[in-house]
Amino acid sequence: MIELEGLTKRYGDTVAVDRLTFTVRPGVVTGFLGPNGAGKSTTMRMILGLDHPTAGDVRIDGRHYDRLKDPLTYIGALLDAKAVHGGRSAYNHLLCLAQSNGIPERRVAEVLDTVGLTSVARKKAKGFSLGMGQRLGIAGALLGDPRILMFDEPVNGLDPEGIHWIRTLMKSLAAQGRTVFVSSHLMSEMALTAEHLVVIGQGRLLADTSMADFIRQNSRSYVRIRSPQRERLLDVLHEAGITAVQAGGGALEVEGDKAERIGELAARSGFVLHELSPRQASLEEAFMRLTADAVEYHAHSRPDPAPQDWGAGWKGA
Ligand SMILES: Nc1ncnc2c1ncn2[C@@H]1O[C@H](COP(=O)(O)OP(=O)(O)OP(=O)(O)O)[C@@H](O)[C@H]1O
Repeated sequence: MIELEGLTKRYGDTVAVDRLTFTVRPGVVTGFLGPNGAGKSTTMRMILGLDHPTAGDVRIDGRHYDRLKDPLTYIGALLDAKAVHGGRSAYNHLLCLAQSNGIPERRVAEVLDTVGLTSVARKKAKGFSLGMGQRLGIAGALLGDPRILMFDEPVNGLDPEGIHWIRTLMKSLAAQGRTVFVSSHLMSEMALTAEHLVVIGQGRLLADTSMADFIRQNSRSYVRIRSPQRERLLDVLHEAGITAVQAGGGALEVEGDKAERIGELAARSGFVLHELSPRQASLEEAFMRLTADAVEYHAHSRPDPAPQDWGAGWKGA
């Protein structure tokens, strides 16, 4: 478990992390999201004792990082895959880490095998591709068989097979009851990997919730309908107090989670439906809506209006 309480970091006038309070729990993958400059890396560095908080506190299973004996056996982290002595082989890099943390040498071969680097174990890390470097960093995190794992952008530079591998690895680590805390800018990947989300913007906590609730609360859900008896269906929906609007391709759209009700009304009236599909916006859309005001550098076009403004502005495609 990782517990943050009022965690704050200032660099001069910049408040990088602003009174963050949340707990990362074991047994699920927790995604850590925020726009560029939101304070994710600074938060992770403070968790690992690499940066000192200006105020507040962070504990690893109840203790400060610098009070942990052989810290790699409590928490393993990948922060910067390039932070490897390039002149050392993958094997020797991991061996040094193992020896300085009271970890038996046999773990080196085990984790190299887990991350798929056994065949290049004796090669110097400076010749590694970005993806191989990420795998080596992950091997380092796993070395002490820790109960807590933290990864900053772990899929950076990985090909689709590597991304799939990381997803499976993280889920299996969480399924073993470990605490897994991971940041990523790849929303589609995060949506598949994380069950819980912590979202920050400008250093502040914006959300600490399950993935499902996050998407539900920060995006619109609607039902798309197509019927050859569209006009008559519109009348029946109207009589039932359901507002439908015209969408592209001759379809209708109804705001909210009303697919079952619409299906029942259509059946009762004997209407043929060619489509009745509940739709939910993606994690990416939900994230953009929530963090629209917390983005440090905006391009010219802004994301869609916030969910509460959506009804008024929405007239259908
Ligand atoms: N050593 C430092 N000195 C001064 N300012 C810093 C330092 N480290 C981070 N910052 C500032 O703190 C804020 C948070 O940065 P941080 O790197 O933690 O964000 P992030 O969420 O990890 O961003 P990204 O997604 O771009 O990696 C930014 O405004 C950044 O410029």
